[in-house]
Amino acid sequence: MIELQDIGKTFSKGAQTFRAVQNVNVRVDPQSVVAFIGPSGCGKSTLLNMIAGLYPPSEGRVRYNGRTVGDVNTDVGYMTQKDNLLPWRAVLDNVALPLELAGWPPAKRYDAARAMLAHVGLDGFEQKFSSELSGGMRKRVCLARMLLHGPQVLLLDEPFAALDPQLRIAMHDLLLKLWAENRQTIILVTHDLMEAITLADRIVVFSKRPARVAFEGIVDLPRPRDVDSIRFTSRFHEIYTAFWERLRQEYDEVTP
Ligand SMILES: Nc1ncnc2c1ncn2[C@@H]1O[C@H](COP(=O)(O)OP(=O)(O)OP(=O)(O)O)[C@@H](O)[C@H]1O
Repeated sequence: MIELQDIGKTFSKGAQTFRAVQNVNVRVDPQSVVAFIGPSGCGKSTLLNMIAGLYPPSEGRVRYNGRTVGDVNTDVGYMTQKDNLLPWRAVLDNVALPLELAGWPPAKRYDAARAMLAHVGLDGFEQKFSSELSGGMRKRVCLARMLLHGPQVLLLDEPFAALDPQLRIAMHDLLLKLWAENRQTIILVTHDLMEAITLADRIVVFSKRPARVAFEGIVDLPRPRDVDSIRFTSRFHEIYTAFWERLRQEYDEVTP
């Protein structure tokens, strides 16, 4: 269970300070998928960074399984907006990096990395470099690298934003399958309402900066979900329309 309790975050630059996040309270149940949606720059990545324990909140606290997060949370796998693949390393060495840093011997870490690459559909790409891969393949490499140490929580910061719609749907399919196998707790930051409804159990919408929870709602679509058909169901359409109405009001306030 992840709990954001009265979270505030203020950044300072020189003599100036500004508030990125204010009074955020969110609960994420174990094994659930929660999407964060909000205007650009409102503070969503800042929230993920605090959940990962990369820096502390200025106010309030992040609780993980009943403990206050005070340091980097090693149960968390974090896929940042940029893929951060090392261009001078082949795919296999990129994926195996976390295990290398953890001191695993080469044979063991390469076996694990190969198996994970096959799992995300990249069998045969082990010796390629990131410059030789498509955007979707790079995202798969990042997923494989993140999943390799078996994190119980996945923080995904706009993971598929740069992909074309077909690739994005293929990645949704992969993520749904991976979740069905492992049931991690997932927090997904996205600007794409269709993506949020396809993947999430609950959607939390944030206000413009400083990020506050504007509203939240349940996505009561049954699982397992089939990406090819789910978007065309009447329930999907109803959920989309309900969220879109509220989102439009929220975004209207943002747009001058
Ligand atoms: N470490 C930092 N130091 C100073 N300011 C920061 C830092 N991290 C984020 N900010 C600022 O906090 C605000 C919120 O940034 P954040 O990246 O969390 O927004 P976001 O909602 O994820 O945006 P987007 O949807 O565009 O990715 C921005 O104005 C950003 O410049």
